[in-house]
Amino acid sequence: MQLLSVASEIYPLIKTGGLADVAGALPGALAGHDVAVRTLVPGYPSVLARLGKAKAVRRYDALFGVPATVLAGKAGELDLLVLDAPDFFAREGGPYGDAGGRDWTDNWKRFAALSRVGADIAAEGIKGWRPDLVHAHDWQGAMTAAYMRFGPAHAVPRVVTIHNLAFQGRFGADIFPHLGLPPEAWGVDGVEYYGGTGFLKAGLVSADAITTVSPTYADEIRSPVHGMGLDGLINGRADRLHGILNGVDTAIWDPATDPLLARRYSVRALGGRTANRRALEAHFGLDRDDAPLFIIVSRLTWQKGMDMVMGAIDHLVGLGGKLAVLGSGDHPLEGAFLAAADRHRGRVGAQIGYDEPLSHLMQAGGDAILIPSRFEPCGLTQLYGLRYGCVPVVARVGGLADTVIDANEAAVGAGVATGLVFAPSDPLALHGAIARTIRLHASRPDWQAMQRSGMRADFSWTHSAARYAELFRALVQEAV
Ligand SMILES: Nc1ncnc2c1ncn2[C@@H]1O[C@H](COP(=O)(O)OP(=O)(O)O[C@H]2O[C@H](CO)[C@@H](O)[C@H](O)[C@H]2O)[C@@H](O)[C@H]1O
Repeated sequence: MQLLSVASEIYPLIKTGGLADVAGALPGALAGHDVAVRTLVPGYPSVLARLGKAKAVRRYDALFGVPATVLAGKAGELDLLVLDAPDFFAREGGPYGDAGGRDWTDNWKRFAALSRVGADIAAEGIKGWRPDLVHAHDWQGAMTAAYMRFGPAHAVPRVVTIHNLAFQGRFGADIFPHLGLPPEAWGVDGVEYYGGTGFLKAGLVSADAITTVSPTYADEIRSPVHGMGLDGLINGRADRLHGILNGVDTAIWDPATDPLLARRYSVRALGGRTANRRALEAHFGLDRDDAPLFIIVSRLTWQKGMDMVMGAIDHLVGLGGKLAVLGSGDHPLEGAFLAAADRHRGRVGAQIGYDEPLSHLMQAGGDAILIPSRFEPCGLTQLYGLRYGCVPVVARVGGLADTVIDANEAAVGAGVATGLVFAPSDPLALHGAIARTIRLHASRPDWQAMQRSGMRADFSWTHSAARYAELFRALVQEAV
């Protein structure tokens, strides 16, 4: 089967979060299931720089008013179609906003353009290649499904995956006439959303199947608490909704082969973690000792419960713990973490920014990764933690609930615990979980048993890629 994936990020070319990891890993995982993936991505400078020999395969004189070319080429193993539209994508700053964190005001045009091109490729193919199915990711890719449904590619099956319902791509009603959709696309069954234009919403009503990245999140988004205004729509399409857990790209995340570590190690030789811990302590200016070392690798946002962590730092340090934080996001939180590091010299360290190599070292050197999310569609950092023997301490939401086995008495007794799970996602429960982690850490045999169980758990893509492939095949068959 030939599949066109439409994504606004793809690891290792451009990444702000977990979407990139998934878009980058799925093609390799699906190849074993006879699904050949080509991914359409925006031509950001970092993407163009790493694109090997590329061929122009489609041209637009005016795509939403700007000249654009689709380039076909490879970056490593990734088979890419790159939308080279310099007016939209050749900018300093991030993929969605400027260096100051402000969204680009023409985001609607940039991602409508990406989606439009996805639908054009689905309709007309490219140099004899034609997708049997299109898989669009998040609001930035979701309009592909709408352009397909209301255009010549309407018979091609399409799947939209929700990585995070909090980002919906909502714009004013005034952009609708510029989207190039027929008038009937405006309405509750189309792109109209609470009087404005909703990109994700349009994708969800236009897709043949909706997937999200864990079974629990698939249930949660059917309720008003987690549905973010879309629960009604999602409930109406529940028979088309699938929760498929993300996996770990084990070619990149494997402590036995990871070139970014101070020392490599495996489940049979956990002692190798110590060198990584020392490197981590040195990097963050933390005391060199064996006190429980918590890490955080995260966007610093409300979703991730980072404000709650701020309130728990004194407690964590008071109980003898240490904390290393790597992240970026809300400016007040960034400042607060830096101030906490100042206040607790040697016990708390913070680095603001994005640092892929450091994120690997942290998983290899930390004792526990703290993830107190208020909602978490899947979460990848707990999976990396499991694989690296960095015990996840997580809120019981979404994919966190689906992937970590809490160290209650029964689980510890049976030797199956892989982390600590707490509920609800509030400061009191977080305080309790931190104290419980520190107590458990003191019991070396139990702690190591937990590390080993986590490291042996299989969260590779094997199982989930099979589920995607099965779904894709069913949709293609349904379409003939
Ligand atoms: N400062 C930093 N430096 C280096 N690396 C950093 C970093 N901050 C974060 N990362 C990395 O970015 C990724 C974040 O993964 P998450 O699963 O937390 O995704 P995120 O919430 O972005 O995305 C959404 O999509 C993903 C994918 O489906 C879902 O798992 C998730 O629940 C959902 O919220 C991880 O690879 C992590 O190591």
